[in-house]
Amino acid sequence: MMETMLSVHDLGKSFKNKQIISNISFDVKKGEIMAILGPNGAGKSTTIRNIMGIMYPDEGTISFQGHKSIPRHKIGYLPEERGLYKNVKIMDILLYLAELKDYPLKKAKERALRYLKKFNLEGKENTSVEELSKGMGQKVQFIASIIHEPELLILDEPFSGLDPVSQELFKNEIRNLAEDGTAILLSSHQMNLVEEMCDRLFMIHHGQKIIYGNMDEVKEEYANFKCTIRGKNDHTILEQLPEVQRVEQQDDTSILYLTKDVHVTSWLKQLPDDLNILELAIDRISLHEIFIDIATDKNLLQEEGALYA
Ligand SMILES: Nc1ncnc2c1ncn2[C@@H]1O[C@H](COP(=O)(O)OP(=O)(O)OP(=O)(O)O)[C@@H](O)[C@H]1O
Repeated sequence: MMETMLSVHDLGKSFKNKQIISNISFDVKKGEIMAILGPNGAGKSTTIRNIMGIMYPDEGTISFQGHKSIPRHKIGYLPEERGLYKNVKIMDILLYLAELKDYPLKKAKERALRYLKKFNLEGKENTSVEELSKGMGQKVQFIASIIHEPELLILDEPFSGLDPVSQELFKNEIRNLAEDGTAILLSSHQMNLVEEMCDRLFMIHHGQKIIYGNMDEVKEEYANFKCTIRGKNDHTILEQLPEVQRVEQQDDTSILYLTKDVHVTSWLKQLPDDLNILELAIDRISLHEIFIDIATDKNLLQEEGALYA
């Protein structure tokens, strides 16, 4: 069992008598990347701000390595609202932030140079923050959040505003940090990245827990198979095939959403000989599709018996 770094238990918070989040409980373990997901306004940043002590919870407890007090120097935080002191040189700000966390300056300087190089900002240490583009500024702020080698790293939408190349850089760096033992809590709207890099996820909707589990469990539970067929076929015939929950058709492409317990090979074998198949693909529904289904309250993927956690 990996050590639990952060434990959130039954967290609840209201603003002006309006309940924003309730009964939020999850852990983040050493060396794992835990995603906190949910539609705009679901309560992700509120949860994170309570963990960071920027606001205080009305209910529940937050503990770090079993202790109620959160040691600031062991935590790194990339807030959703970006912004560094404008008129300051990059290296100065990184060293200043390291000093605030009692981190040795010599090591901080080495780390800063190494990370600036990694993020294609080599030679920019004397550039002032206001001269940077948005994405460059974000890279610097990311470096600021990890300069002191935190044991727990909280990243609120680290990928927003980054180009695809920089997204990959961030993704790989975040994975490296986890492999080196950092516990990471990450909020993001980029479902493909979350799917690729996160070990577990927690999804909030209307301030409540909807899903909590590891990526494989979540896929097993929610990501049914779908069969995409290209070819001219009659909607009603497809709909009557066994194990088909619903069919979406557009032009000559039909997507057959299959029931949760379908046995794929047997199902393929029983397809009628006269189906018109130019192409056929079997996939699992992506996290992106699961997210949209939940966020739009359609619950199309939810079958009888398949309970949301
Ligand atoms: N200081 C505040 N006062 C009143 N309401 C607030 C405050 N901060 C957040 N809220 C409300 O709490 C809810 C959750 O907001 P929060 O920022 O946590 O959502 P989020 O999941 O991070 O959304 P996004 O994906 O848009 O960043 C929203 O309805 C928001 O209007």
